[in-house]
Amino acid sequence: MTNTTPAYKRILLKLSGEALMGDDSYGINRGVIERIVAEIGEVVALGVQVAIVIGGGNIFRGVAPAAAGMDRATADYMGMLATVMNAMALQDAMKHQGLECRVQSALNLEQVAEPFIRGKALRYLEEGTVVIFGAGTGNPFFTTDTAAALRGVEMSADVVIKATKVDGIYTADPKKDPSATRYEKLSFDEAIAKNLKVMDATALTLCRDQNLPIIVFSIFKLGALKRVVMGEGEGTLVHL
Ligand SMILES: Nc1ncnc2c1ncn2[C@@H]1O[C@H](COP(=O)(O)OP(=O)(O)OP(=O)(O)O)[C@@H](O)[C@H]1O
Ligand SMILES: O=c1ccn([C@@H]2O[C@H](COP(=O)(O)O)[C@@H](O)[C@H]2O)c(=O)[nH]1
Repeated sequence: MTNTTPAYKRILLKLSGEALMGDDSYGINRGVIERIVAEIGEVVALGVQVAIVIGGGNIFRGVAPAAAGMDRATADYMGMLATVMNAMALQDAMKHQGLECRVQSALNLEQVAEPFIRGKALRYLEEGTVVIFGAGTGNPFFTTDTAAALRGVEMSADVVIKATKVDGIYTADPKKDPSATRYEKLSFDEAIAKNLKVMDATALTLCRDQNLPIIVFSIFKLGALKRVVMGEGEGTLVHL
């Protein structure tokens, strides 16, 4: 018998910036973002509360040559600003599909987004509004994976769901090693010790210490987000 009740009440979805490019070489592909938003809408319609942390690789990697040789913190602030652009594009696409949505930024950009205020974000989630967190943690030397872990803990999410370009965690990078095999589940300690790269160690450690499970899945697989939320064994589960 198939489940009709979602496995999670509140999720923190980490959306890869690069996933928004589709087959383009950088930027945001309109068709792709609309499809992703439709899939998020299906999950919201199930009554699941959705918080999102968005990456910036689709924009930031396009300017990476200019960032080469730059002061690291300056380049990181540029990367965080790229995530805010993605957050705004995502919010716009959500509005077009009738989804209630707010953007909160970890950097002060008051003309374009509200600041990150934990209590307000929690209230939006309780009301069924999707909250998109832009600008990562607001600090250089971090990543949006770590921001996802941090916001996931702060929002008391039941799970961090990393939507990326591969359908789970493999024994090695599947894009480089075709013989790599996929884990159905593995422990935080194993993922950290094996340095499996798909998620950075800071994010894994924070989730481990707070007992917040992570699921890694492919955002390119149609319907996969809903299957993850329904607990149908999609992707790879990282647990204590
Ligand atoms: N052991 C592994 N298992 C699965 N993927 C891996 C592994 N090692 C490296 N990777 C690579 O990690 C990538 C996903 O992580 P990455 O940090 O590049 O993307 P992201 O965080 O989803 O994107 P963005 O930085 O654009 O937000 C995959 O595309 C895959 O090629
Ligand atoms: O907390 C953070 C989050 C991100 N950055 C910078 O932004 C880019 C883009 O983020 P991705 O996680 O790679 O999508 C990242 O490379 C960092 O340069 C940051 O400094 N702090």
